[in-house]
Amino acid sequence: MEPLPDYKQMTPEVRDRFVRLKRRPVIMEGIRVCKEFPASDGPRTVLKDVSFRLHHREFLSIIGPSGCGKSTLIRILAGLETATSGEILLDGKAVTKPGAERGMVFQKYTLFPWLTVCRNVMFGLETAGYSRDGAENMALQWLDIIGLEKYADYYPGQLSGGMQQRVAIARALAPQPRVLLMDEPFGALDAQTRAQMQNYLLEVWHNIDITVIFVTHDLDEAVYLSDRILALKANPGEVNEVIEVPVPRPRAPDMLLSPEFQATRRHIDELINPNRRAQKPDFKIINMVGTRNYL
Ligand SMILES: Nc1ncnc2c1ncn2[C@@H]1O[C@H](COP(=O)(O)OP(=O)(O)OP(=O)(O)O)[C@@H](O)[C@H]1O
Repeated sequence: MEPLPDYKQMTPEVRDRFVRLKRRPVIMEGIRVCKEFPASDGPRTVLKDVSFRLHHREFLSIIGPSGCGKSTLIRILAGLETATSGEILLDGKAVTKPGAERGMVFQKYTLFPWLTVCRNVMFGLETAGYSRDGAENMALQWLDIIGLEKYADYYPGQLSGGMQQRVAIARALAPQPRVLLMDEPFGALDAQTRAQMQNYLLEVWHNIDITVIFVTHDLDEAVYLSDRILALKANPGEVNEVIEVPVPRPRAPDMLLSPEFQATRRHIDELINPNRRAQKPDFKIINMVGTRNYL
């Protein structure tokens, strides 16, 4: 097998893309964000000095070991949680509470089960000040964009998980936020639906003026979707590295096998699981029943 290239190697086209990306205005910025939660033995630092810059129409993923503070960070960006110190700026203004400029999609299906699909999408629009008729027209346009116009009068429970997440994306995007914040949005979907949703999200992102921050556990998902990846380390959650993904756009499923994709994936895996290669699995139960005798 050919050795993998250095994950920092990129074609001149991809390098140019990053030069142009970093020239675009900064939409959202984290400046030395810290978060402490109270614990029985005193305050526990979950996030420490997390700084980043998100440029207009960038797709940034946040990845890191379990419990490193990914969800806490995205909740702070959404204004659902406050930072203990540091600052979040959106278009240069401090974020202190939720606002219409930020749409949010969570892992668990968060549609209102008692409202129809159309009324669910209308909800955010009416909250943003649209009249009922205006909200209905806009919601129907969004259902058309996401290919679910035939389901406008269905209730969420009558839709598959993937369809529900498409409605959740439409609901978040309909009020035209500046930034879409997504916390493991495809984490509850089966592998095939998840792959379809990734392509679907890329298509939506490609076609509308939106900047995305995406939390995931899944390394392939992070590399496949992102321009850059903010890799956190745990205890406390600090920035480990910001990785520029060398895979060209537009992305397509066969790119998962490309050397640059695999090199980036392997590098992130090593960042997140530095001891994995040194660890030997400890199968006590197998040893107990003497399975070794049969190997
Ligand atoms: N409200 C809270 N009060 C106290 N501790 C909290 C609170 N919310 C989160 N934590 C703790 O902060 C740490 C980070 O949690 P968080 O959910 O942000 O991590 P994560 O990286 O998203 O985890 P995972 O990958 O497992 O989803 C965890 O140890 C969690 O127990």
